[in-house]
Amino acid sequence: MILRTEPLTAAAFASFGDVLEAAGDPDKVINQGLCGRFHDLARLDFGPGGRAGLSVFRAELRALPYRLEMVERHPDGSQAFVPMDPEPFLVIVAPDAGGVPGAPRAFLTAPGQGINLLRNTWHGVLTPLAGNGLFAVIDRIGETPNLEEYWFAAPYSVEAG
Ligand SMILES: NC(=O)N[C@@H](O)C(=O)O
Ligand code: NI
Repeated sequence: MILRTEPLTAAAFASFGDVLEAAGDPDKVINQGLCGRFHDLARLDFGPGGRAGLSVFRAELRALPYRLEMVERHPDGSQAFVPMDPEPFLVIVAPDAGGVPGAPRAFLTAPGQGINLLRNTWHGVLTPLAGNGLFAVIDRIGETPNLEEYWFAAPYSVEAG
């Protein structure tokens, strides 16, 4: 089945997570007027028994059409991806439908956008499409596996919208 990409917007993504971007006017101007602070953009959640971790991911570049075989989720915490270069990446998410993913959606980020996935949100793994594949990742550090995978019976082909 073909899945068409759509542009990432905060409104469209709200039920899955947050869009991290410098959009519109900053919430606060700091540093003697030389810096805008876009404040507190993400609903971070590391649950009981966990703590926030900041890691760097170096992911292999993919290309469209992209073969989507699996989505995963982290039942114990949120996961944020902040690109370390201004290149687009693919963000695949799906609603939960009774413990399995519902119809997936494929978002294409604009340069400068990052994302924060809410706890237990079905998502595709990190999928850069260009650039150096480097991302800062803020997610839960804890003792639990914090990972559930779902392999589709038939893969999707993710194609440009
Ligand atoms: N497994 C892992 O650390 N990465 C995934 O969670 C991912 O979303 O890319
Ligand atoms: Ni993940």
